[in-house]
Amino acid sequence: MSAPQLVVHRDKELMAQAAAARLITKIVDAQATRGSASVVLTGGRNGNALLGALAASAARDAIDWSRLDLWWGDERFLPEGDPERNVTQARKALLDAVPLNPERVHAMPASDGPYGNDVEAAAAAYAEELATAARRPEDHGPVPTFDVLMLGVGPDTHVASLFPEHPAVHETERMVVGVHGAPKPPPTRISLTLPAIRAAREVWLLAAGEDKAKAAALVLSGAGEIQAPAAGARGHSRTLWLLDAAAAAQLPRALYPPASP
Ligand SMILES: O=C1O[C@H](COP(=O)(O)O)[C@@H](O)[C@H](O)[C@H]1O
Repeated sequence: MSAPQLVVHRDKELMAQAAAARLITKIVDAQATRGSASVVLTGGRNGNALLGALAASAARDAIDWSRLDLWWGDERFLPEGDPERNVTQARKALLDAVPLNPERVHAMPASDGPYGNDVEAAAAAYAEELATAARRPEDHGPVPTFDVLMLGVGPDTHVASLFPEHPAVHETERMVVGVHGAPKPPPTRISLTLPAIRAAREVWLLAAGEDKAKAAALVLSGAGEIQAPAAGARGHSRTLWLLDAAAAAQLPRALYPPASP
């Protein structure tokens, strides 16, 4: 697993634009090298800001949107189209504006979908969908080797729907779990687990805003993954923290990288 690297931007708007530019390049490179790209999206303010910046970028046309698989790190288990669902927000920010292949947009099930209100069945079905996709030469386990997996870091250090000390953060076998009683609404969610997250080539953790400063400092100072789930989110080639100055404000000086634009 790779050690975290940090890039600190001046403010959250610039961070979103720079991260969007970085993502465009990654996708174009993966498509040139392997024919297609796979990206795991995150919900939350920073993830949606990145998608909005990507939508506004002229360089988005460099991506072959028909050769891109999109997955989600977590989902709020609500009815289809609910404005709080991560996929609904992603569609509004970007996905409705680009020519994706709908068969390659792997949204997590909704609470009024084929599995009804059974979040465990919905999680198992998503695990099955991942396993079916993980049959390319570059895949080595029950989930695809994602090119980039993005995670918003919550003020409590949660990533995806893995909350501190919750049962889901202890999971070592299953790739996708149903989450009950999440401290952040809604209480019922679906989440990739840490082993699934660690299958990614690159994991990007997004933290912008002063409410993320304590979380970033705690995780990057060596907290354990049970108390601080973001600490367990590592990519096997790269683990990249993308921060703004406000989120980086409480980092120990030894960790603070040379000034970034
Ligand atoms: O509920 C969620 O929150 C986190 C972080 O959101 P933020 O608004 O504090 O940036 C997000 O990563 C996760 O996908 C989402 O379901």
